[in-house]
Amino acid sequence: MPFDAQISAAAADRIEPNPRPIAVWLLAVAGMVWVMVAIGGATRLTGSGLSIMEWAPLSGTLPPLSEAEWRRLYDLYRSIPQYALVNAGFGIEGFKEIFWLEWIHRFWGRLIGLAYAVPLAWFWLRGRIPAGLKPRLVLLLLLGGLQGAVGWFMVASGFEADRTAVSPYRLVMHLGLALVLFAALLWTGLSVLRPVPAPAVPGQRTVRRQAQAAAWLIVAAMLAGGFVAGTKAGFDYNTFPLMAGRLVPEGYWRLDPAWTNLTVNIAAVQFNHRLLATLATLAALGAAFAGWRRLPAGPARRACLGLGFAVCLQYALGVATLVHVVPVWLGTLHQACAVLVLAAALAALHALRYSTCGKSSPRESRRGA
Ligand code: HEM
Repeated sequence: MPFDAQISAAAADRIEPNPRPIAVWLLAVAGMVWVMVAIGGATRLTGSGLSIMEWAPLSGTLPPLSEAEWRRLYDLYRSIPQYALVNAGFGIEGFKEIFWLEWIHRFWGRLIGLAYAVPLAWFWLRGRIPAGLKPRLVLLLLLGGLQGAVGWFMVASGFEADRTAVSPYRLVMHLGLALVLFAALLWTGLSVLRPVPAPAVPGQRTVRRQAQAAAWLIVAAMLAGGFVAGTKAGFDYNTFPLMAGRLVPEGYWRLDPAWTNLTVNIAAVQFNHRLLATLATLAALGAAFAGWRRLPAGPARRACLGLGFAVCLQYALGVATLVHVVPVWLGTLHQACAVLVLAAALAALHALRYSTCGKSSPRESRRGA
């Protein structure tokens, strides 16, 4: 039986205890993932990401506690190209400055692991988790572990000869998996809180289709944004709306093979992000307008308006980040606000779920779950 239907059936039989604590736990962990994405942005933008050259999930929990340990880590860092090409001679004090953000990023990741695994074990042992939810929660635990490994896979690419930054492909992989984790935690938490969708009101299907289109465009804009960050494309063409005086920049499709334009050609990478962001914003505004016109006052209507607002805020932050040539605080805010936009899109889609009759059919529950 699908998870939403499982929860409602269990609740009806009075064998399901209050699911609220489980929802609160999942939403709180989603909030921690959000903070993690923001810390990740600051880590990247301050050039801190390559400062710890070891992956030690347990022993790396503590920062260096002696001068000898600081010296050992500094000597390791001095062996990579980033030190020679970017930070040569900045001394152990300079090293300590870039060390701390990377250490906090990893420490926060460990805290998320604990904040997820300990309540999971507690709820599980006390029989509080509905059977239909268990596989999903285990999958989320595995995805969290995988994200740690992908993070290291990304960092390791920055140690290769002649590189001073990580591979853009691996950066997008790491960002994308963080967004998948966030989305799955949020959606599951919302579904625990509100397992049974209400019957559709007139116009709801149309609004939902528009919100779905906006959500897919937002995902595309975010992945394109990952390539802007990964190739440092935000440090070029710092004007808006024109790029070097043109709407479509010169050399947009100059690389061969053609697909590499999408990932390494700075002009195309930045233009594609602008284009997808503009389409996503128009689609979200369309969904917000349709929700406002067609839906009665209530959570679904508010969620649609919230989506329109979040996307406009993100668009403005993107333009500000670009024209100010990516200051750390604006870049970090733009990265964090991307997660707000995703959250708003998911909240709208969740609020717009519907059933064709009073109770949800298994097919709809499956679609909504
Ligand atoms: C729907 C609207 C938008 C969304 C969802 C979005 C999302 C993103 C995401 C997810 C990133 C990557 C962050 C990272 O991995 O570090 C990014 C980077 C970036 N975006 Fe956007 N963006 C939007 C609009 C815009 C607009 C309109 C502009 C400018 C015209 C812009 C300029 C940038 C720049 C310059 C970066 C690179 C910043 C850096 O290096 O940290 N964005 N965006």
